[in-house]
Amino acid sequence: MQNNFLEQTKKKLIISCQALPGEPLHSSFIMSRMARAATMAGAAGLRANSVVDIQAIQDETALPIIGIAKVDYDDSEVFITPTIKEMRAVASTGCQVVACDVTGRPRPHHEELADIVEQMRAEFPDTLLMADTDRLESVEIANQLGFDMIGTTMHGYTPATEGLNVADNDFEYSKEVVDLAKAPVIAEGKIDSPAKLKRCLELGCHAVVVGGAITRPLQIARTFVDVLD
Ligand SMILES: CC(=O)N[C@H](C=O)[C@@H](O)[C@H](O)[C@H](O)COP(=O)(O)O
Repeated sequence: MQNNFLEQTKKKLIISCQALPGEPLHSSFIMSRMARAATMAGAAGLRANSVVDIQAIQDETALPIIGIAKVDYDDSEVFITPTIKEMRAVASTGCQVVACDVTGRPRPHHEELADIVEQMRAEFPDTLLMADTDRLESVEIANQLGFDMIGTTMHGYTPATEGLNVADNDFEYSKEVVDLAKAPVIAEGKIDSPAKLKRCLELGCHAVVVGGAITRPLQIARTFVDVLD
């Protein structure tokens, strides 16, 4: 398999189609229709959570996919594709990219990220690996382990980055990531306007993932309700 994900998504929009259990749109069928809308709108790629959602989306569209599996374990705070088991399952769908948490936090069952990367390279040599990082120290880890893409996904979502937003100070953090990263940077996390998407690309990001601002109607509706008295 030739993996052209980076060529296909260069300076483009990737739309994340995710709804967890408990969210109003939690359904692989609905995520496949979100993917249809994303495709019709001109997105260059998709991001999706869980093997069943990825498969439903693959039946709907040929767009390349960043696949993840969000799973909660009792012994770790890491929840984005945390162990080799989820990494293998997601890669087995044939999606072009598997993304996982790279925040330096301990993984479930004491699994080591370096071992997971080594194993994935051996078993899935054509699958690209994306690091979902939260801060510059995590970007260094992603550099050392040779990740193919580095995302800002977890910035603001870990204890070390609580309260931060990638858009703070005109995307100052994203600029630092672009300077430090040895792989293409994917801007991701709370990018909620076309202007922010454009700014991330101007600053040197390879592509931008937008999720909730497009595919989470509960989140979108709240922004309207919240301005009411
Ligand atoms: C922190 C975390 O769990 N992020 C998840 C990662 O896959 C998703 O819930 C986000 O929707 C995705 O990163 C896109 O971001 P936004 O929806 O803000 O555009």
